[in-house]
Amino acid sequence: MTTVLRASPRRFVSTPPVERLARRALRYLQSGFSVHLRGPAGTGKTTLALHLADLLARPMMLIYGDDESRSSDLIGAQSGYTRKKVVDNFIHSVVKVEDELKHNWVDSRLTMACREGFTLVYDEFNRSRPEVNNVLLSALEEKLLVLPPTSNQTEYVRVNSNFRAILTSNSEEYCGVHGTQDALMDRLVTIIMPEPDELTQQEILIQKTSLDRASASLIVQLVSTFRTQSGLVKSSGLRSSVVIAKVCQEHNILVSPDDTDFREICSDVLLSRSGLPFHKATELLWQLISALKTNESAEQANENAKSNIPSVAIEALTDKTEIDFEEITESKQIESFRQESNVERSIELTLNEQLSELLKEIPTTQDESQEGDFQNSEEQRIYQYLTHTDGAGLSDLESEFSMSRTQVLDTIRSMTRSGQVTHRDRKFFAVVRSEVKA
Ligand SMILES: Nc1ncnc2c1ncn2[C@@H]1O[C@H](COP(=O)(O)OP(=O)(O)OP(=O)(O)O)[C@@H](O)[C@H]1O
Repeated sequence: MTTVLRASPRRFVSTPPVERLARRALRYLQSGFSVHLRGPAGTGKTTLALHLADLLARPMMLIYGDDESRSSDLIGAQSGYTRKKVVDNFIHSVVKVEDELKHNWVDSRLTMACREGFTLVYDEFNRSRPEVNNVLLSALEEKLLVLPPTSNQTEYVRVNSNFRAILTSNSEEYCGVHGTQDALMDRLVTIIMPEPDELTQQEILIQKTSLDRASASLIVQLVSTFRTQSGLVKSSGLRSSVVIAKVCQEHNILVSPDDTDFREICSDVLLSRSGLPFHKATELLWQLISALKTNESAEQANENAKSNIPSVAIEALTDKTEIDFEEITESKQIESFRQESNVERSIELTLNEQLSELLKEIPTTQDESQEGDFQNSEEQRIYQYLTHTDGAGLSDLESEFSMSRTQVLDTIRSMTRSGQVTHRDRKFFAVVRSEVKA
């Protein structure tokens, strides 16, 4: 029996970059084209494909590519027989027997999706051999699905106009992946899925595990730095981050470089995924964790600290991309100079970096205030709040309006551009019309 699914990905995280990607893909789907999401492992292709299927609001058929798949797994096959026997004994001296044996044809998912106008999500389609996917060619272009000739069914299925295919794949250098025929690529709109940005990864961690933002940020930073430095570019760090976050959250393990359990989890999850020899990967991870422990904001690296720490160690703290494996002995000394964990400060640094990025984008002199021209109710509420306070930071706005960091950043960015808000010393202030004029 072929099962029809209703796509409803749980807790889909939609930050502005994800939203943009989804909008792009949806545009093609709405115009009748099929879409192919391609990218490294763990970048969220399957999740986005299911989200798009959800947005199309049609029943969904899900297929996974497999080297062992055959065309019949896509279109269907003969399955069993129906036997019909008619015994006619109307005249008691005459017995007429008619015996008929018929093959049964069972539609598979592609055929059903084409017939009924469902959405087909074909995950990792290039793990199936290319010739298996040939049946898609006419379905996508001529809108005709060709079935093998049998006595009891039509050989052509006209593709329903609501039919859409969303395919996902890893690049061809991945193990177990086949090349894709040009003809199929030509019929699809291929969107390259990048590694999700750090903010998106943080949001995903928070929503999937209910971890606090500081811990999520620390995990994402650690995994991302480890991947970059160990030359692991083939896959995204998102899955590793999710595993670390989930285990820590479910087992009440403190997300801190000082916590032995946390360090062990990071080793288990990250070391086997690194492209480096095991001992080098271990050294690198150890150094990164040590650097996390002692990571202070650049401004805060005061002279006092500098005089106590060997210069090579300071480099490790401030330029994490250049850590040399041989410098591990010096890095060890860092620990003895720092008694308390500075994780909080390193997290603050990350948030400050985001803020600095935002502030860089925003000119300090604003155009005339557009007070009243609010894009949405959030802007209006934030504006009113700022007019009654002595400025507010991002965290204040986050907690006051129960908004995510991304939402606050977006709203403030938009308000600053339209001159409703200005900033000073990392705080935001409402611009009153008269103030601007003056
Ligand atoms: N927008 C998102 N919202 C919520 N979770 C997400 C999102 N994007 C990715 N994830 C999570 O990240 C992990 C990896 O995502 P997913 O399986 O979709 O990646 P993929 O690119 O299809 O990977 P692969 O190529 O290995 O199949 C999953 O745990 C998924 O739930």
